[in-house]
Amino acid sequence: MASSSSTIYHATATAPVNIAVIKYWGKTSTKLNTPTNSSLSVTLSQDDLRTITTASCSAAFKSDGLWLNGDTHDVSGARSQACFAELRALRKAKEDNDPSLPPLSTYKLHLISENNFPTAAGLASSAAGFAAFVRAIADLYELNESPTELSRIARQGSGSACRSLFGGFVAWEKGIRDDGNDSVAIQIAPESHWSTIRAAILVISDAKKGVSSTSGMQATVATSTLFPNRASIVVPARMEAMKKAIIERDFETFAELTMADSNSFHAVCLDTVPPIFYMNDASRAAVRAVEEINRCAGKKVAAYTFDAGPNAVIYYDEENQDIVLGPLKKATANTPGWPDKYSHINTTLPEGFNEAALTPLSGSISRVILTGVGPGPLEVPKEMALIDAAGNPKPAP
Ligand SMILES: Nc1ncnc2c1ncn2[C@@H]1O[C@H](COP(=O)(O)OP(=O)(O)OP(=O)(O)O)[C@@H](O)[C@H]1O
Ligand SMILES: C[C@@](O)(CCOP(=O)(O)OP(=O)(O)O)CC(=O)O
Repeated sequence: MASSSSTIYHATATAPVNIAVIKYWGKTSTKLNTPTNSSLSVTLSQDDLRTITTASCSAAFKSDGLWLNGDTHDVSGARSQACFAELRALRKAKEDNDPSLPPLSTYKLHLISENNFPTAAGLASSAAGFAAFVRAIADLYELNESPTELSRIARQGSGSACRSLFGGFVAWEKGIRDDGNDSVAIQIAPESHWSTIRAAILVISDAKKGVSSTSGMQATVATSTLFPNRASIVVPARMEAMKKAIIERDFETFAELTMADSNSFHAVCLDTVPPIFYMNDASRAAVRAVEEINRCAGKKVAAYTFDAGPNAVIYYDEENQDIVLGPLKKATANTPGWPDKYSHINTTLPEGFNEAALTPLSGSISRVILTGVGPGPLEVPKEMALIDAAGNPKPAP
């Protein structure tokens, strides 16, 4: 393509949300955004939750900018700037090796992004958002770096974003180097390894959370006396056990570890001064419902986990769909989000099920999202770009 000063180069990528089963909570360096402990997550399907981002650049653009869900969004912060700088440096090295390449590293960037779910509401928007940010610019710059190498960059945007560079089951290894360069994500197993893993998300609130993850975890590291034991003893052992459970597709161990780690994370939040409460009464009602489902099944068929907000994510294996979703559907029957394909789910409670365990859940869920494990970022055809020919955001379809 012949280029002129008004040529707009662009690439578009989607990225998934991931929900950790071993939680990241605590930083060793706020500057490098390196964690106090390794973590492990399941990448969720982009059919239900995803970010789409078009990265564009042109000699005609005057400044870097991000449009998020139609509004301009500040990119002057250190996190976004670190991602821009790292990606430009990789592009510059490529251009230095091949002077015939257009000097995209010198052009300003316009990013246009849409999340198809609430932003900053404890649904991991920063994870999908920064993963799409990094993947789309890497595609625009035609970088050959591996997802693990790109995860090093996404980590600097938002820690959990490094895990959204992969599909399936993903570990973020905390690393030991002072420069943070080995604090990266690796794939433990692709989504095809255990494709029957499903997630029911009970949206309790999609309001912006009170204490951000960043400030919450800094307060925990500074004040919680339980925290050092979690970071240095409890989580390292759980990481190994969780990897084994995933490799062996051992749902019961996966569930035990997932619930224990969520509870440990919320315990160190409560142990923070002043205490941080992310779970609320409705969250605790979801815990009770899952405990009753498991008790009645005689084994662990469902596993709850909560991030820095009240929403419950309940993992289960498709083979136990009816025994897990039946009671949840009964408790949330009038809640949006139950598509027709789940109309066959029988809401008659099994013999011996304590119905009182479901009562507190009824009426406290605003939406149900039924999804499963899914792939990592995907490249999107040029014609689906979110920009018009002048480089401006297209109105949302
Ligand atoms: N599509 C996006 N592109 C770039 N940045 C995004 C995008 N979506 C979200 N972000 C960034 O992430 C921030 C929200 O992160 P925050 O950690 O507060 O919430 P969350 O990720 O939804 O919740 P949690 O991390 O607790 O699950 C936004 O203010 C924005 O800076
Ligand atoms: C509770 C968590 O969801 C915390 C996520 O924290 P962020 O990745 O949002 O934090 P920053 O690195 O400060 O942007 C647990 C997890 O995803 O592992």
